[in-house]
Amino acid sequence: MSAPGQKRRRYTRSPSPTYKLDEEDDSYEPYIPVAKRREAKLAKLSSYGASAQKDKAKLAKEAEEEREDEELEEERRREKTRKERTLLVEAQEVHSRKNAEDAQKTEAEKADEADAQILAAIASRKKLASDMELAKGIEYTETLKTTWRPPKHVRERTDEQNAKIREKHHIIVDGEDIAPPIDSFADMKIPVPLLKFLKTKRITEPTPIQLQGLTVAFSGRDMIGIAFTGSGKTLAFCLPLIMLALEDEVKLPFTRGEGPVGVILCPSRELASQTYENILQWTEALASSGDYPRLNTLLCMGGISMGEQSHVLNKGLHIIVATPGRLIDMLEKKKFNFDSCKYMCMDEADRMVDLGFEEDVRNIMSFFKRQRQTLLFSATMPRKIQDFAQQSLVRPVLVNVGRAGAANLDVLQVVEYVKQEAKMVYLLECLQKTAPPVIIFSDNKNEVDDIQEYLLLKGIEAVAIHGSKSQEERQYAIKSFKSGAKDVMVASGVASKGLDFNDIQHVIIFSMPKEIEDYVHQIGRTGRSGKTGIATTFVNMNTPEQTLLDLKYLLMEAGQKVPPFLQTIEDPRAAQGGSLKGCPVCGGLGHGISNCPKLEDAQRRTMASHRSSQDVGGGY
Ligand SMILES: Nc1ncnc2c1ncn2[C@@H]1O[C@H](COP(=O)(O)OP(=O)(O)OP(=O)(O)O)[C@@H](O)[C@H]1O
Repeated sequence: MSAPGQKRRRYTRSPSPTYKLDEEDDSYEPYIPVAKRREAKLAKLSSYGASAQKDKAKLAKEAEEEREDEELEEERRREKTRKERTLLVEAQEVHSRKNAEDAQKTEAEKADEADAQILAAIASRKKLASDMELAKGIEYTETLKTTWRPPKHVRERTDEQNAKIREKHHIIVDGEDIAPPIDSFADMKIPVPLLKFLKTKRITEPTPIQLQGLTVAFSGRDMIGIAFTGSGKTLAFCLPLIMLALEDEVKLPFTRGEGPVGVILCPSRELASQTYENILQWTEALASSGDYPRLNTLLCMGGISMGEQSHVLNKGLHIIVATPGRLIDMLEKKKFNFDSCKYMCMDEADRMVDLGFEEDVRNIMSFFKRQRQTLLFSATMPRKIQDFAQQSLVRPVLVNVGRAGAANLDVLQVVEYVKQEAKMVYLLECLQKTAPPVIIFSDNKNEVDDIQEYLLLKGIEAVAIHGSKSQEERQYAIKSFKSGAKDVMVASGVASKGLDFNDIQHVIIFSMPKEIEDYVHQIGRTGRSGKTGIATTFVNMNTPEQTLLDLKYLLMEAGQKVPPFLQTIEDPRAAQGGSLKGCPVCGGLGHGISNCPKLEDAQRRTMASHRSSQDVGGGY
């Protein structure tokens, strides 16, 4: 700010970078550079003569210092510029290096990066631990203590010897401090009456998932068990619970209101019934020997009256086999509690976590009061679920027989192109391929009914099962088909997953499911426990190309014949130089995560549930 009366110097910007002085400004002093001013000063001083010599020396010294300061300042400026330039150059270099790297990166690597990002987003979902555990910040860190020990000769085996046994049976394990594989039921210390019973069912030697899965489970470890359809997973997760319950009951018999020791969760009523029946047989074999106590098992699922099972609830309870919804209902009604429950297994675990049961599973977990052993089993277990589960289990052991999601090699897979309108007629022809029993799959409930009606009209003894049938109808269908009274069962995929029917000769897939995992489960109803079977699948122009591609790769992997119309289907990823790895979400080999039909379905479901919760006023 200028003082009053003082003429202000006003600068106006000229087009040139120099400043032009206003005409009226007469106090202007032209600018004289420092060096010039110094020279002038020196000249003036020197004119004062020798008397001024001292001052002159002083001024010269000051001038020298000023010059040094200026040099220093100049050096600083140069250094700053150099640094700025270096950073700029470095940034440019990094940028151009990255561009060059990106250019060098194959489409496959870029696709892998994109997949990893999507996977990371999915993995950031809540842990599988219960809401209550999460809320309380409880984390189980200890493995369940059990008294089971391998026999001495097994304990003395070296790691190399154990690795050899695993290799022989195509078992891949992951985890620390893993129990040794044991290839004899007797060496696993399974009670003799049970061994005798299993022998009557032609179960004499453990299958690969059993010889490693059982020892891991007996030693109390959390585990993820993956093995192909029909490979005996049910025994692998039921036997450890039976052994735990036996031990507890022998120590101190359970009385009314006590128990259960463990729970087995199944995604469908049919699967729950089947597992329950198995456990009943095995525990009955133990009790009827007179050497072991009787264990009580409760089947807890929708569609059956709990009154029928009140006799079980009136005694101590050892094992519960359940579907999630009814189990939660019973727990909430305090029909029993999980205060002493220490074992939880999820059969078809990927489905349980995937198909909207995730919240139910969390809810069930919130009823546990103590350390538990958690096991997940399935024939298909995409990496997404494995990663998700790994975070929720304690020091889990992964036991994997073959690629997760691979087809059972004991199934001969035939894929045929059949026009939509020709399917029914061709079905009759197809039924001639083998003797009964035969299962026909369609994912459409109306189609299931239509097929059954058509077959009945043609004089074929057929039953049907799907989600809209009553419990009685479903039970009747399964019972009459299992007993051999009916030759053909027409089923929707969901209703029959994991079901173990005797010696199915032929599986006909009338409409190819969109998700290849469903296909793997469906063809897996035949070729069980070491026997061979045939699966015939109808495809046509209604089948999405991506599904056909998944199918093509699956056939190739299993060494099956790939029909010409499938051979001609090109993988678009190959043309783009993209990654040909399987999808980590659904395990399909013909697409990446970004095209996963399962992910799309999951998103659709989430959006639908969002919409419906908004429709009803946004919940509480
Ligand atoms: N060690 C064994 N030796 C011979 N047969 C066995 C053995 N273990 C189980 N089985 C029989 O194999 C059949 C299939 O077993 P299970 O139902 O447990 O298969 P799974 O692996 O659960 O199949 P899915 O994935 O389709 O549910 C059953 O009938 C069972 O009795």
